[in-house]
Amino acid sequence: MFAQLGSTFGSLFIVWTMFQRFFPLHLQTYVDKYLKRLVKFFDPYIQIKFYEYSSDRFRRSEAYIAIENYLSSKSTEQAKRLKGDSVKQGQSIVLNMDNEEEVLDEFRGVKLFWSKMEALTRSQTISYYPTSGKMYYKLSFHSRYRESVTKSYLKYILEEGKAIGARNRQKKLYTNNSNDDRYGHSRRWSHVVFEHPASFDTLAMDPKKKKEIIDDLVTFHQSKEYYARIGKAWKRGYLLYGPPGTGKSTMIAAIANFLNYDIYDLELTAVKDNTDLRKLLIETSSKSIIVIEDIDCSLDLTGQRKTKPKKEENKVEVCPIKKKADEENESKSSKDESKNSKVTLSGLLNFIDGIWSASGGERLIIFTTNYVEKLDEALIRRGRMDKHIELSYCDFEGFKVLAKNYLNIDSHPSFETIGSLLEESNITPADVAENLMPKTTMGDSETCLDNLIQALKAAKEEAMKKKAEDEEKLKLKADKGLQEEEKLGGS
Ligand SMILES: Nc1ncnc2c1ncn2[C@@H]1O[C@H](COP(=O)(O)OP(=O)(O)OP(=O)(O)O)[C@@H](O)[C@H]1O
Repeated sequence: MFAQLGSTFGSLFIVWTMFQRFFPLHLQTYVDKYLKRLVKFFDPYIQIKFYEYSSDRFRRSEAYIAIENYLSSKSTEQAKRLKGDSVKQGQSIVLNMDNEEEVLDEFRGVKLFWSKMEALTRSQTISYYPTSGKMYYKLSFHSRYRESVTKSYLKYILEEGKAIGARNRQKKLYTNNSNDDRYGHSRRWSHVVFEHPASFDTLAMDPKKKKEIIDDLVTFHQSKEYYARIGKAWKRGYLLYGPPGTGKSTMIAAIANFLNYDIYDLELTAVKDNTDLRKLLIETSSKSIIVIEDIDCSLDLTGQRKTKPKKEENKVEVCPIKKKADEENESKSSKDESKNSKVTLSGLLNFIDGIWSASGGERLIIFTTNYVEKLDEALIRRGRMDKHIELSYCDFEGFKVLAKNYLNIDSHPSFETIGSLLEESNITPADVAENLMPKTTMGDSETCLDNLIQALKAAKEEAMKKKAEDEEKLKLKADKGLQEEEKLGGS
């Protein structure tokens, strides 16, 4: 009889949760209070809540995200009010139940009731029409299935939800902000969908070096158990160095596409202090690349925060990730200049080594610099930056990749001339790419290759002029030294 009564009250309560939104808030609170008491007394139903944010408020709960993914198809079939979101380059729309909707699931003959709810914050309870609070999914089921649900069903939906999430996954490019959102949730990262087309196929660099990097990435990606066995955090550090326009940012994009990882573009000059840095790191998800570009400009080795100097005016086309980040950061740095805050070298080293980088695992940390010689040994020693990759001026192999990318050609009579000119001049892949890009819709390969030959000749001339100037300077220095020696000898 008690079970029957409980079941009736339980059903009544479920019906109430569905319709309570049609009543004024003070009535909702009143009915809720007494109905809950009755239900508690007789109710054979068990409830489990899954909040969107864990108690630390730093991260969206993995369980919540998995449940959201899992319930998506059921919501599409059952819920009357849905929310839509596009995934995978905007090619498809995923639907999810709206707040206060309910869907039914069945697992091995057990009926499970899911509802999406919003817990009102204190300040919002005075309003009749609340706007937004703490979101959660609520699962209700009969107590006789407690074991089956807690032991098997929850495990099942977590796995299913994660698999669905992986299938729908869009890569994201995150940039750091300094403030929390208006509900006090930490929103230190904001993101856009990452759709850069770079790949290792389109990257101009020595094929042997390229293969070595790809092999390293594959090994890392497949080494979860290995890292667990040796007791190390599942992370790997890459240092990319070389002159501007040699493809450092492009390589990061190619790595993200290759591994299907998100990118966290960390602008150190917008980080308040070491604590802020740790918080930012905690919020990064696994399967991600944490990038600090131009590390030499971001951190002073005495530990003071630096304001990034404006980049030299450069004729190269800037990689889109970098351009966006640069634009955002320039405005951020100017806003932050007044703040009295700093990230220190030791804070950064802790960030790389510490337990913070272990939470979640599967992370690449990439630093880029144009001036590797300026960096502190401690920062780039193996173990921290496991792989040092030099990106350099364009050679013939690199040129062939770019000719294929931009002109779709594998050979041409001009290739020989270009090959020998490349050996005699220092020209970046960005400059080569710029010349190979047709300037008008009528532009043909012939014109582009001619443009490149002219640019290479100019670069060669400049290189020769510089060499002559350097030699002259050296000679002058040597003569001066000789004169001084003679003077000293005379006296
Ligand atoms: N190795 C390369 N392979 C293919 N394209 C390249 C390469 N290097 C440069 N490019 C082209 O030049 C543009 C600028 O390159 P990128 O921003 O990757 O250089 P960078 O080394 O990161 O420069 P900086 O040091 O100024 O940040 C890219 O958008 C790309 O079109």
